Amino acid sequence: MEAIIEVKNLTTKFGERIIHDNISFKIFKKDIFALLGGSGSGKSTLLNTMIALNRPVSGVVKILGKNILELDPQEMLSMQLNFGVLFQFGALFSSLNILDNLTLSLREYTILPPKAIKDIAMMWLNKVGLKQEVANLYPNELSGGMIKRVGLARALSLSPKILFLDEPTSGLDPKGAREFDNLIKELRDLLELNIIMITHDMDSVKGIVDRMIILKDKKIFFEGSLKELSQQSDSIDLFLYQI
Ligand SMILES: Nc1ncnc2c1ncn2[C@@H]1O[C@H](COP(=O)(O)OP(=O)(O)OP(=O)(O)O)[C@@H](O)[C@H]1O
Repeated sequence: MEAIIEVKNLTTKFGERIIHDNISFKIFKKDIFALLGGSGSGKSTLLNTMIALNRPVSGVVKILGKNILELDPQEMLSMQLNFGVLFQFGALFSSLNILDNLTLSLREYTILPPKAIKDIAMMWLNKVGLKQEVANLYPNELSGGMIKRVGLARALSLSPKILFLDEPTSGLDPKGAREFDNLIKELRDLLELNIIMITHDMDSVKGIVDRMIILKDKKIFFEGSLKELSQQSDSIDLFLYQI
């Protein structure tokens, strides 16, 4: 199996405080991969390290065959264009309507004419299951589930190869959460995306996650599939809800 991301001997620190102590793991092509662990176990720090927003003390973070810690600024920019990120609260600009939120990156990073940019934004709106009328609304006129979908459309706007999702189902009711899970899976299948997500939602883990790591005490406590985890733990539910 081909690894799309390979983290080797990674150590991260804030000041003198070690967050990850020499951890290694692999994310394989097209897997929906979850970063799990209790509060403060270092999930966000790890995600930020993978998207180069946090610099580790040592180690290798190989993404699409390149160690991102060795890239010059221009190479890093090209690498980051392969990433789409959905932040936990959608991170939309409240003063811009949905269309302008969706076209922001396209206007900044492409030289496409305005009509093509609008068409691409509308295509993504459609792909995440929202009606075209939503384009003219402002973020405060949308439900939590709609904001997540717009955030997802924005993360996809530059056609990334790798999608990072921070707590994609948090704040959604159970029905909305399962609908969002289904959307993530559909998009993975349709677009052959690689998806890495932080989650506390065990129904998502059971429903759509292929492989995962569980962070604990600065180390990787478990790496593998849910099936492999269940072979190690008798009461998997109890175990997962305790992390
Ligand atoms: N910028 C920072 N400066 C100093 N310490 C930080 C910084 N960011 C995170 N930390 C600390 O690093 C540790 C790991 O934080 P992180 O946010 O990565 O954990 P997490 O697993 O994502 O937690 P949660 O599930 O609560 O969001 C925490 O103890 C946190 O206080």
